Amino acid sequence: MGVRELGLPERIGSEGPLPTEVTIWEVGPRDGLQNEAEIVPVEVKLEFLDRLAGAGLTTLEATSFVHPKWVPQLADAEEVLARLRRHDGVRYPVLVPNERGLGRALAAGVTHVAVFASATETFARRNLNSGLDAQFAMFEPVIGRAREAGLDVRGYVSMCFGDPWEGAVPPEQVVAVGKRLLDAGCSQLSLGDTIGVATAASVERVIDAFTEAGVAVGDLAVHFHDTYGQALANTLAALRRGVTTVDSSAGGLGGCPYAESATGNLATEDLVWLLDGLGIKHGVDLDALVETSVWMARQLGRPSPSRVVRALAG
Ligand SMILES: CC(=O)SCCNC(=O)CCNC(=O)[C@H](O)C(C)(C)COP(=O)(O)OP(=O)(O)OC[C@H]1O[C@@H](n2cnc3c(N)ncnc32)[C@H](O)[C@@H]1OP(=O)(O)O
Repeated sequence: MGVRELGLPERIGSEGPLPTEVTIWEVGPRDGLQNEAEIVPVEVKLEFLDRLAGAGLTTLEATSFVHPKWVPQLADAEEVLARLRRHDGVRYPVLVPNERGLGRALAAGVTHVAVFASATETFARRNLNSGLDAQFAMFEPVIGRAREAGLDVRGYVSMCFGDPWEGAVPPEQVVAVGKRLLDAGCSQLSLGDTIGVATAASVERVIDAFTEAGVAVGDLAVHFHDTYGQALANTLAALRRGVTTVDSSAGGLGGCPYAESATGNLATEDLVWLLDGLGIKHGVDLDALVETSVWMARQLGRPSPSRVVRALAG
């Protein structure tokens, strides 16, 4: 797929004010690891989570309560949560696709969950064994029951900026999926560029489509993959549109097992470098984080793809 096939912008690069503070939603322990072929021992996952909290990250997406056959790497979700050393002031959201997953998460004592919807038909089938419309029959009862149990629920929307099977994804289709999640009770939407094809222009276009449809920009987060080297440019575009929650993965780990060409997430270190340069508060100790990613890279047996990790620890 060429970038021009994803659509050309009506306008480019409008300047907005930057936020003073950003929440980094660290997805390394979940999104970062879910695609690893070799099973990472529970002890390593626990130390990873502990080190990330020690580095100042306050939102750590810990694992997923999905079907273990679909994501074998996260089949140890119960054990990870049972043995997790919880740090004060840190939240540990988990992914739940369905009622079975929510039941498991509730039994494990979670306080924050996330459902993950697809903006396209094909990915809903491949990732959820469902469909664009049918997926809501799975999510809506989950969101309702989670809210009744007092949990906070985030809604991911995957393939917001392009899909490997369907190509361009109309922004209104993305907005329709996102609004249904908000209407069902999600407190925040994370707009996923699952295969990393977004550009600053398409980020603006999708965020604008949400705000034009009456969604507050404060309810939006962004989730970029760095496949085409655009994740930081896309983040800056989102910040200028008023987004203040950014997903990233320590050391740039990551990828989705059900999305062809989904490579590493935006690296948290690269994000922190950008935010520091812009004078935006985030609360993360970069040295401690780089040390953590170098340690994790050793556990996985290959170097971190993060430019900042390589520059500082190289
Ligand atoms: C962009 C991203 O990164 S998203 C994250 C990465 N992708 C994922 O994690 C994929 C997650 N997808 C899935 O886990 C699956 O597609 C599901 C669970 C949503 C749907 O799978 P299906 O096979 O259609 O589930 P279905 O409801 O038919 O149940 C089949 C069996 O799985 C079991 N099951 C279903 N959900 C779960 C769950 N969350 N945990 C454990 N077991 C489960 C059922 O109990 C049933 O068991 P049985 O055969 O013994 O009765």
